[in-house]
Amino acid sequence: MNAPLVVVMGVSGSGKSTTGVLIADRLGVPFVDADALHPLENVRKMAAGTPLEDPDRWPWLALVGKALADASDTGLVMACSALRRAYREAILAEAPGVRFVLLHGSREVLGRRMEGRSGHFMPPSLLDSQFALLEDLDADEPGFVVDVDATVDEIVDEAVAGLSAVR
Ligand SMILES: Nc1ncnc2c1ncn2[C@@H]1O[C@H](COP(=O)(O)OP(=O)(O)O)[C@@H](O)[C@H]1O
Ligand SMILES: O=C(O)[C@H](O)[C@@H](O)[C@H](O)[C@H](O)COP(=O)(O)O
Repeated sequence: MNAPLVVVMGVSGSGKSTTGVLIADRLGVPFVDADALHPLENVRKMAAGTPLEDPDRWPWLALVGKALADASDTGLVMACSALRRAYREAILAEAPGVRFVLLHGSREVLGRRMEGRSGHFMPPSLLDSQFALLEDLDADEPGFVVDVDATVDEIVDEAVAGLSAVR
């Protein structure tokens, strides 16, 4: 069996970091948060309330894809927004075995969760731009959706079960 390469994706506040590290633990593989791979200018831009543009994203997505490709022997779970299909394709171009777990939640639920989160560079005011950019997984993309209006344990269970089914 190939080592699992997983991108836990979705808009800001959807729970990628919270669930991603637990999914990695259950799969017995390392976890990386793509937030840590952003160049400082990207973090500064978002922290100032300005959404990224695609030229800001491509070099970052290349780093995300490379980290996954470098982990093809050991496996890896990466938390990464991967909002548009083109971004997911950029990741897959580097690491073809990746499976995507799209964390889906309503604007209301995620807005509340972001308001309750502290110590993060991403302001809740950017949530609308994240939803505007999000393209749902198409049927021919490798992955599946998990609803996040649930407990963290339920979300992790569903993600791990889905990943065992597609592997
Ligand atoms: N299933 C959940 N139920 C309640 N709160 C959650 C859940 N998942 C995440 N949170 C909280 O929502 C906030 C956003 O989660 P986080 O993992 O930081 O999202 P992301 O990494 O996608 O931006 C955090 O404060 C986190 O503790
Ligand atoms: O493509 C983007 O617009 C950015 O990557 C953006 O999505 C950001 O990286 C995170 O989503 C913010 O961090 P959290 O998702 O952890 O809030």
